[in-house]
Amino acid sequence: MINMPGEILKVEKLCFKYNDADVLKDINFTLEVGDFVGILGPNGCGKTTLLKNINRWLQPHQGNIHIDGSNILKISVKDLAKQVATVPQDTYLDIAFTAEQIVAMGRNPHLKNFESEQSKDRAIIEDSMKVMDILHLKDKPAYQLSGGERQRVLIARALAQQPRLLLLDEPTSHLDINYQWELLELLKKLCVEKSLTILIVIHDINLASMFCNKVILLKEHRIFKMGNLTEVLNEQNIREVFCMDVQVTFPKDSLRPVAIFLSPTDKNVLPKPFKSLHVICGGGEGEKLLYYLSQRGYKVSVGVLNKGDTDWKVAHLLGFTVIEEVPFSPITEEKILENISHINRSDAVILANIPFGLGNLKNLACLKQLVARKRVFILEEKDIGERDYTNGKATQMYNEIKERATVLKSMQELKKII
Ligand SMILES: Nc1ncnc2c1ncn2[C@@H]1O[C@H](COP(=O)(O)OP(=O)(O)OP(=O)(O)O)[C@@H](O)[C@H]1O
Repeated sequence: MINMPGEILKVEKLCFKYNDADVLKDINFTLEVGDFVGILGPNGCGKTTLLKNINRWLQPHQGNIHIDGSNILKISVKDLAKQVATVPQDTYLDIAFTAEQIVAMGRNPHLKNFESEQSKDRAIIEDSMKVMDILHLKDKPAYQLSGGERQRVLIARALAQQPRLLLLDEPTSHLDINYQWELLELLKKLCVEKSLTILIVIHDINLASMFCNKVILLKEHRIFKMGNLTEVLNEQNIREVFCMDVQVTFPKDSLRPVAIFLSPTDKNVLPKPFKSLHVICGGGEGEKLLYYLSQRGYKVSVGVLNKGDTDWKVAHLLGFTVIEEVPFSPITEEKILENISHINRSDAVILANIPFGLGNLKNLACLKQLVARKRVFILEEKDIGERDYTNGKATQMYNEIKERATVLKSMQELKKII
């Protein structure tokens, strides 16, 4: 078998059955070094089974799988484990071990029989734990870890294995949006900087679009489409595979499709009173609101947000326009002017139920300037007094804005209008 330069994985005519049921039919694809490829498809279409064939937990009924030119059935399990690591869907961990001991197991393929870890191995284990932000959990027994913590331990174990190909089966399922983003960003970095190749089962189309360079769309146990994002993630393919109506848009200057799922209610019944909205949010308080506006198909701008903020991540994920400031910095005049220009262009503004500190007070000042000539909605789930960390400056401005705005006390109330 001659492998092409840069090719790390070749799957040829792969077929797999459980008993007599076909689960994978005629699967053919290749991965290049540094690829970050998402596998998407409905439940039960064979995504996990495909990964289990590649890491040899299962054996194909027909076809071949080559890693770096070698047939995986012809190399030892240990040698395969030096090349391929897996983060399984199931986060079960042996309760007898601590988090650190589990991560250390990632070094086993690199050790001789009965050899103990050397200082180089210890450094790799520590580094993997640091990267996954679990150093503080190192002495915790597995049974005391939360679902998300267990998932991060398993990823750290796979990183400690230092594989060339990393298989991940829904690794973000237990993680909150921040950890999801950080994990995928880290994996992307490893692809670019360390030539790691990643094959990841992922259900969130927009997360896949944000981080993968290619996707494989499975339907009824076959590859329905494989290719770059724009080739695969279009409205027709998503409709055919998931039986869901979506609207696919492209955020400004981006070739990454963003899918907005349209429920029958969103499509027909509730008319949208506005076309475009500007949202002032931050710190994760805008997350539910942003997802809702996306589902309803609004054109949304958001700002000013510091890069890395939870709402910044969600807004990017949803393909919204974001007016952004460097992390942990006060908002500059330049960004305020940009924000004002977006507010002026939008049909209405929504002020989310956010806390105010000196860092984001300028967002409020900017809204105060515009409230006389703009339709403003305030989502007020908590009294301003409870979220004012500015010695009353925010409360004063907020109350002035409130006099001219429509106040909505909950998301339910907001949904009746917007
Ligand atoms: N051990 C098994 N024995 C028999 N059938 C199995 C076994 N494991 C999985 N299957 C079946 O094989 C099919 C594919 O399962 P697989 O787990 O690969 O799907 P998937 O696409 O990863 O699904 P999901 O999105 O729900 O995780 C399903 O119909 C499943 O019921």
